Amino acid sequence: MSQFHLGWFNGAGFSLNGWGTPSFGTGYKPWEPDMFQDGIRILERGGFDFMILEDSSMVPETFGGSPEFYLNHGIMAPKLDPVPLVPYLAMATKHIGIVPTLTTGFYQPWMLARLMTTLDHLTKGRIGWNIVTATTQLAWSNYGLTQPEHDERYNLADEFVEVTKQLWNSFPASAAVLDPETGIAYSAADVKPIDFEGKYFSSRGPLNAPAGPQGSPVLFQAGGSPAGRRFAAKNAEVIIASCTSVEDMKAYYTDVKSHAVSIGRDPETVKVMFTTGVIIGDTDAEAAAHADRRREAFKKNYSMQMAGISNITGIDFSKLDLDAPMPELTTNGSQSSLKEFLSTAAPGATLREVLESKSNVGVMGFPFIGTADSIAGQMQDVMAEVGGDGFLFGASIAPEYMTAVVDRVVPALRKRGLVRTGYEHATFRENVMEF
Ligand SMILES: Cc1cc2nc3c(=O)[nH]c(=O)nc-3n(C[C@H](O)[C@H](O)[C@H](O)COP(=O)(O)O)c2cc1C
Repeated sequence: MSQFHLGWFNGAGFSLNGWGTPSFGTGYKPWEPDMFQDGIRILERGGFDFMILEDSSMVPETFGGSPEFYLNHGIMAPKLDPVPLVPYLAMATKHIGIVPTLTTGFYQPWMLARLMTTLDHLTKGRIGWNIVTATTQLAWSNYGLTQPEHDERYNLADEFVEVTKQLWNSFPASAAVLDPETGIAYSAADVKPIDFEGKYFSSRGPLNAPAGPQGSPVLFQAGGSPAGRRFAAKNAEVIIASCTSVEDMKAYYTDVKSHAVSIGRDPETVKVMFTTGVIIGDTDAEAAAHADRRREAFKKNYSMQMAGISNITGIDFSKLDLDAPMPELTTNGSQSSLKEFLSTAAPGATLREVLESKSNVGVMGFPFIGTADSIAGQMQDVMAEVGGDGFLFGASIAPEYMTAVVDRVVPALRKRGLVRTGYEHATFRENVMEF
């Protein structure tokens, strides 16, 4: 089989990232860039294609109607803006792609287009954009706005992306003359207004920033619902998904790829990557025993589970009776997350039964458990079954875990010829589209 890609989803964003736990490396201080710089260097050694920096714009308070749980545990808040971290990560590395998360809910297209072009220059062509639509009213309230309905947010995002693409084309790199003989810097004839008038946005253009090495950032998106998948299939170059079974991965892959083809896209230019995490042991039995301990701990931590699902659905799960059958629930937040949360128990189950039904071993998406070599073999089998295009490790910047992945699992994958051993190209897009 051909090679597949590896990415890292820093799911905690620019936050405490495991502070107070053993995974927070010795000598690091919260809010300083050092741990992030060391983390991304480790990934680059391992030939990872990119690191995504998660983000959101609020202090959560859905669970229990208060920010107490979230702030006391330092989860999902506090959080700094990930965008200014990008140049620090770029200066620590040479090849790996850097993908901050920015929402179509609160930026203006012109502002975002210019910011991304600036970062494409500063990273020398290694920038990506994780497109999100802002799933909670709490975030919208911070901008004095009412959250649009779920599918409407994707329509808005669709138009947003259209405007930014036009803006990126409005000042092409070819406009550069930079001729010391004539003294001409840029050719005005090549820089054109876009005069975009849409339902949600209008922009005159042109951008005042000349295109960077990639022309535009590599576009990422994680649509889960039907509207989200359509958006991803239309706009994303790398689609990221969290699936907990091989069947779900296969169905997701087939669905978004066939939708992309049906609207005229070349499927080779749409990469689909699945969240994962590994539990590595010196023997398979040791790894399995470790996974069992983590599964039990995850199941019993009701508050952590409920705080997480409350945050992304906007439903306060602390208000539900643990021992009564679950009521019918709907959300204007992440629909696919709610569906997935409920799917592990039978219809009519109580909340306690739903929480106890989780077989999650504390990793995001699909787990691999065993020795490094057995994990490499399992990954190979899953990719062969699903069709592609790679795995996205979903975890904090945890230096100890990152080192284990890069120094144990990656060599086993390389031995099988499954992942890259170096970077062939100058830009992130060229590398991620190489296979
Ligand atoms: C791997 C992955 C990364 C994501 N990163 C973010 C993020 O940084 N910020 C955010 O607000 N949402 C993030 N999301 C949520 C998605 O943008 C989207 O809202 C979610 O997948 C639900 O989509 P749906 O409403 O179409 O089901 C992420 C989802 C996944 C699977």
